[in-house]
Amino acid sequence: MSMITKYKLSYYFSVNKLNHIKLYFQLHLKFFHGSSNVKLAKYSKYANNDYDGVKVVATENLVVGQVLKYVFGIYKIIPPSEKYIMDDKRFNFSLLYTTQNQDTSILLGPIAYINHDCSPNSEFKSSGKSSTINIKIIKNIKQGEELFVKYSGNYFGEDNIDCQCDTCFIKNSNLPSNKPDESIGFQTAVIEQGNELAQVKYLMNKGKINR
Ligand SMILES: C[S@@+](CC[C@H](N)C(=O)[O-])C[C@H]1O[C@@H](n2cnc3c(N)ncnc32)[C@H](O)[C@@H]1O
Repeated sequence: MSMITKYKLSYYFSVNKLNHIKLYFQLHLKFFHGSSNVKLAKYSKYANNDYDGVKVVATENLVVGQVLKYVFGIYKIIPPSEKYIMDDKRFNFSLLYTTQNQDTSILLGPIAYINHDCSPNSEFKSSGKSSTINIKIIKNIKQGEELFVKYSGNYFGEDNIDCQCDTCFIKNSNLPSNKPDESIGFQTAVIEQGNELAQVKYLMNKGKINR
C-alpha cells in the first residue's frame, strides 16, 4: 500500500481497520500467487448471465481432506438497516444464508469465485476462529479440473430448479450417468462446446425444449 493511499485511507479508517484491510489484500494476492494450488479462469457457461464469468481451476492434483488456505472467504452478517443494498441491481454480491442463525451474510474474498455443483468436489470449511472460511477438498480433483461447492439446496430456486450444473443436467436428461466413461466424455463435451450447449442445458432444465 503506497504512502499516499495509506494517508487517504487513514482519513476514513482506524489503524485497526487499516490493518484488517491490508491483511485482506495480502491474502487475496496470495490466491493469485503460484503457491495457491488453484487459478482463476474465464467461464462463459451459465446461460442466465449476460457477462462472461469466472471459475476456479486446480493447478495441481488435489486430494480428499486437503484444505486450501489461500482460497479463503470472510463473511459478515448484514444488519437489517443495510439489507436494502442487496436489492440494488447495480451490485452483484455473493450472499450466504445461514440456516443456523437465519442470517444473511455477505461473502468476500476469492472463495466467491467458486461455482456451484449439486454434487460438489469441495466444501466450505469454517476456520473455527472469526468469520473466515476456507475450502476443503471432498473428492480427488485432477490438475485442470474445476472446483465446485454446493451453495445450498435452494440457491437456484426451490430444490435448485434453475441450477445449471453438470450434475443437474445429467440427472434431468436421459444420459446414462451411471456409466463413468460416458459421463466423463459428456462432461468434456459440455466444457468444450461452452455457451451454446449451456443455453440448451438451461432450457432443457427449465422444460422449455424437449429432450
Ligand atoms: C459466487 S458466484 C461464482 C462466480 C461466478 N461464476 C462469477 O463469474 O462471478 C455465483 C454466481 O455464479 C453463477 N453460477 C455458479 N454456479 C452456477 C450453477 N450451478 N448454475 C447457474 N449459475 C451458476 C451464478 O450467476 C451465481 O449467482
